[in-house]
Amino acid sequence: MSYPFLKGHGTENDFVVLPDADGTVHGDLSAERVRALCDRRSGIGGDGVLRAVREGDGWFMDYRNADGSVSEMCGNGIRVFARYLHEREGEAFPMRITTRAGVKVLDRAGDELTADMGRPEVLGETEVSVMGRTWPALHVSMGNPHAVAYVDNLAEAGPLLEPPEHDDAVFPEGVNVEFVVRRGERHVAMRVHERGSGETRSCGTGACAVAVATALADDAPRGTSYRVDVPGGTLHVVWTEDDRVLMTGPAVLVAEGVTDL
Ligand SMILES: N[C@H](CCC[C@H](N)C(=O)O)C(=O)O
Repeated sequence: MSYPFLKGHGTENDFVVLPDADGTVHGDLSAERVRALCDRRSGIGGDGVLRAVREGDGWFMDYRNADGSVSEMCGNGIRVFARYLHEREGEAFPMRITTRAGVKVLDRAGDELTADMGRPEVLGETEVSVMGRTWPALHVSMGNPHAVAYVDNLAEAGPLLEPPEHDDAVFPEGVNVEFVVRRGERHVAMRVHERGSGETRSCGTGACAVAVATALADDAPRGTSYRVDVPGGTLHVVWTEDDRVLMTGPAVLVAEGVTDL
């Protein structure tokens, strides 16, 4: 059975968008179908799937990682999702989108979009290891789990072909791991190994976790804006005085078609 899809990305974190307003196209979207859609050789290719299901008078973003696993939230994905809703479903900005991590508000920011990512949870010190080397890390949740580790050089984290080792007691459902270097005043750069997708060109919730961790390390006043460079571009993140994280970045729809994957 053929069905429509779109392809989009935010700072080269790329996604397959599946319109499914009444939830009848895909039923219970299987992990196997998600893996087939995300396969970069035999499928459409993507770091994840964004399924669009109507919920009341709004929309639910059903996010899945490339391995078929479910995640609570996807920061780059929700911008792409909002771009789809605006351009194809006629939704106006600002818009509220329901996710497994609660309702998020998306609005225009010039040619980009700003997502109110809600409250961060800073959950303490932990550590991550890659190829026998260990770094201290800060556990930050943006609805999904992150471990933020500062390095002297992004290359020292190695090829990141495997998930960095972490404390399973702290992260029983796995973890997204960000490696961060300082680039200047309120300016950092990161690499990320994403839970369920591997190393990606960007991670929106990861950029938020990195900005929160860096603001704490800097003892920066709330409302300070951080520039977060990712391999796929740049995101801007503010941790507000009323304890919300606002992330601004691009969201581009690049293709649409039909598939029977
Ligand atoms: N892999 C993440 C979800 C996608 C996060 C990332 N693509 C983003 O933009 O936030 C997890 O399992 O929590």
